Amino acid sequence: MEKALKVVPNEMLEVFDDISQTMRMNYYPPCPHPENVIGLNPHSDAAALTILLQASDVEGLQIKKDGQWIPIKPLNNAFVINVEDILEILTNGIYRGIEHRATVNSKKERISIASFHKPQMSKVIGPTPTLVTPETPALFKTLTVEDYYKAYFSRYLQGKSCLIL
Ligand SMILES: O=C(O)CCC(=O)C(=O)O
Ligand SMILES: [Fe+2]
Repeated sequence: MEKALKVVPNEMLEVFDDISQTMRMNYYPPCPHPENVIGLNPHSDAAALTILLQASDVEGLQIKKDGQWIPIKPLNNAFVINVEDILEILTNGIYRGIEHRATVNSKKERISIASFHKPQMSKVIGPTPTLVTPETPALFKTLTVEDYYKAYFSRYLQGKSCLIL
C-alpha cells in the first residue's frame, strides 16, 4: 500500500509494529419477521483491516456501494477482507472504510466471526504526512488509538464512524 501510494517507506508501516488482533463472534437467531429487524446496524469497523468468516451458508452481510446495499454471498472456505476506518484515516481517505450491516433470516440461524486488526492503543493515527499536501489537506484528526476507540465506542453504532476534522 505504501508503494502504491508512493508514501515514504515505513511511514504507515511503523504504526503497525506489534499489531493487535481482537475477535468477535456474531450469532443471529432466525426471526419470523426479518424485514422489521436488523442483525447488526450499519457501521464501519474500528480497525485497519477486518478478516471476516461467514461461518454459515446463509446470506446476511451487506456492503453499501453507491448508496445501495449489496449482499455478499458466503463462499466455502473463504474470508471476506474489509478495509476499515483506520486505513481510511492513515491514507487520508484514499482507501475507504466500507460501510456494512448484517440482516437476519426468517428460518435459519447465522454465525459470523470477525477478526479486527489494528495498531496498539498507544500508537498515534492520522493522515500519513506524505499524503497531506496543499491540494489534499488532512481530512481526519490525528489522535491516539486509545482516544479513537473512546470516541468510537461513545457513539451509537450507526453508519460510518471516521473522525472527520
Ligand atoms: O455478521 C456479519 O457478517 C458482519 C459482522 C460485523 O460487521 C462485525 O462483527 O463487525
Ligand atoms: Fe463490522
